[in-house]
Amino acid sequence: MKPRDMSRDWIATARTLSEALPFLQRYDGAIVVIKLGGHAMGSREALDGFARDIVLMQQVGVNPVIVHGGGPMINSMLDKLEIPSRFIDGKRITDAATVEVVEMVLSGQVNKAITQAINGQGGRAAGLSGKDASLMICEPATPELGFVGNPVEIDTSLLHTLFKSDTIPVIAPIGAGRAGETFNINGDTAAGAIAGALKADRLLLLTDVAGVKDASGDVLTELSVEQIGQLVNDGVIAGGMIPKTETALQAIESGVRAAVILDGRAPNACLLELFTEHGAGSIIRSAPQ
Ligand SMILES: Nc1ncnc2c1ncn2[C@@H]1O[C@H](COP(=O)(O)OP(=O)(O)O)[C@@H](O)[C@H]1O
Ligand SMILES: CC(=O)N[C@@H](CCC(=O)OP(=O)(O)O)C(=O)O
Repeated sequence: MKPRDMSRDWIATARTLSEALPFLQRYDGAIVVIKLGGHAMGSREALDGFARDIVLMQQVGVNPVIVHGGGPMINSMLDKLEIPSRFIDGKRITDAATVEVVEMVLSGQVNKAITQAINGQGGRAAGLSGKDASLMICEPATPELGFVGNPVEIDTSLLHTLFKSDTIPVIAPIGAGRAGETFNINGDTAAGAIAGALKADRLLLLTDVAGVKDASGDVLTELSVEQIGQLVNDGVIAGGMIPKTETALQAIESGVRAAVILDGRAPNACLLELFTEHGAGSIIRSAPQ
């Protein structure tokens, strides 16, 4: 029997659920690609909270796809191995020794931690990388970045099979080259490419800031393509935010309806964005909806 605890406002809880109905209907059957950045993963508690939201999302009919990063975890392993690392515009210069470490950390450590956290909340997650079922075939991004790849062929057939069996794909941003190479893909780039190939309804880029900020540090809740170009030119969008905004634009060009950059450390960030009137972070839309 349920305890009749009157110390909480249960009526408000019931109202919140009721108010979510139009959003639940809107996203029934939708594909939502969620990029979980290394900085957004934070604590064990934060990861479990994220996993719970993903399981809830799937329970109400959404097909979530997780693409993760793990930059801080790669940095820490490279430090231990005394391998120095540098970035150009938010992308890691990746030589042969570095790409081995990147694959080990992303596919071995980070991917399995997220998969386990989702399964621990009663979901059914399967960990993959771009190498599985030729999910992401890459070509080198630019020569100065070494083994950094851009996905040029995406095979989403395995993802559709997983959706049919209510399994949540958790994807590490590692790609295969046509000559048998391993490529390090920026997590945002990988998420955008997968969202584009799936023509996802939403791409959520979870990071460690409330959204894209203007020169005075205020979060821009709605961003146009032109505004992004201007902010990058002015140096207001810098570092790791460059691949994120680039990704949002490319995803929209490929047919994703909207991309949102939001704070993954905030409690229930994904639910707030999808299932409430409030929304969260900075949204970049394809066209007025
Ligand atoms: N205009 C901007 N608005 C918000 N964050 C920005 C901006 N320009 C640069 N950044 C930086 O981008 C970071 C997010 O990118 P990154 O560290 O790569 O995140 P993640 O690990 O989540 O992918 C923020 O923590 C912030 O320091
Ligand atoms: C090419 C490139 O930069 N790859 C990234 C892959 C991980 C990543 O994207 O992690 P975050 O999302 O946590 O930043 C890297 O080596 O750090």
